[in-house]
Amino acid sequence: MTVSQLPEPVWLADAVEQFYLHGLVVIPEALPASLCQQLCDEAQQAQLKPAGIGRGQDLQLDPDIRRDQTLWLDGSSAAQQQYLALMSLIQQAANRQCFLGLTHHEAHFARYQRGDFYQKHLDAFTGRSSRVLTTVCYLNDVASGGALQIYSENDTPLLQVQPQASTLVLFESARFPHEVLPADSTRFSIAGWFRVD
Ligand SMILES: O=C(O)CCC(=O)C(=O)O
Ligand SMILES: [Fe+2]
Repeated sequence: MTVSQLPEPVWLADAVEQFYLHGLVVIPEALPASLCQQLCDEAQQAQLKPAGIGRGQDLQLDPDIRRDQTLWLDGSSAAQQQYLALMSLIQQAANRQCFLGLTHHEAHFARYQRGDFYQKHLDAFTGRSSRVLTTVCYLNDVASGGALQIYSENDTPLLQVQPQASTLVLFESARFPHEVLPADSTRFSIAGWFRVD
């Protein structure tokens, strides 16, 4: 299957409608199993590096805040191209149905090993960041530990997502504080952000 032939997923319009209504949606089995497996194999073989806080010149390592290891997707494999093509379909649908004016998407592989976590944070601050919509896609099943805990705008626990291969979570980057609880076993994902710059 070439990238241009990627069919529009059956769940797309409904998921984007849920996102429009709630600012948050969890989509099980969003990826074909074979694509998820290829992405997981790539993540396992990739040279991941300790993730920082901030970007560019301001990038700082802070293992008290986050301990995941990451690598930015660059579209260098067919699997990455298919994943990014799916993100592009989501971008078009979100712009059509939610009038978000999203301009592009950036994403990285992430690995959390046993004991790794990411403390409660927001992915964007209203008016100060161009990250608008967060995407997290899990690449393997995680039986215990490593859940994504999402909080409401007034900081009460809202939803816990236990990673399952091919589950995709979309949420408003500046609206929902969230954290990754300490992993019991290795957890692979792709975290990404749609931006408006
Ligand atoms: O992997 C997850 O469940 C969330 C990761 C996250 O919050 C982030 O990378 O900003
Ligand atoms: Fe985050």
